[in-house]
Amino acid sequence: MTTARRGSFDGDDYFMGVASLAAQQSKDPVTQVGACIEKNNVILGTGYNRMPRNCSHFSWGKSETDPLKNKHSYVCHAEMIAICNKNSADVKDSTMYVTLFPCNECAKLIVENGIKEVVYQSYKDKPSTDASKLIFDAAGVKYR
Ligand SMILES: O=c1ccn([C@H]2C[C@H](O)[C@@H](COP(=O)(O)O)O2)c(=O)[nH]1
Ligand SMILES: [Zn+2]
Repeated sequence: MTTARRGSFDGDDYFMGVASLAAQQSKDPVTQVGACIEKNNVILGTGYNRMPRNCSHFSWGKSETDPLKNKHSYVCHAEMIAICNKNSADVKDSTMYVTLFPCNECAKLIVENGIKEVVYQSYKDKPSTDASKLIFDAAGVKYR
């Protein structure tokens, strides 16, 4: 016999939980980021920061002098993967849950894809995140 479980569905907890679970798949030894795109309580796509397809053997090193030996030249951000992985549904007017506040490059992708809200778990203060805020503010994307 099953027992009915009470309690209202907390979408924020659930979708951020999915984003956190996605982050756990990242092979980046320093920073693991997960993202989950949701619309009308349906998950449209998830992603985590990873190397591009067929490049999984690339190094996670961060050379200060050689950009070709720096992961930042290659890694796909979690937000980008979530957008690329989305199912056939339109992400316009959706919400993205992400474990780390998006960088300016991801902010551009979010705006260009019509995502209307970003819910984030943690924040690293950088010039790129200042730029993200300017982009979101100008484009009317809410973040919390
Ligand atoms: O919006 C973002 C910003 C960063 N990431 C990923 C990309 C990298 O794998 C790490 C950042 O590495 P650090 O060593 O902390 O500089 O985070 C992302 O997925 N989305
Ligand atoms: Zn990014």
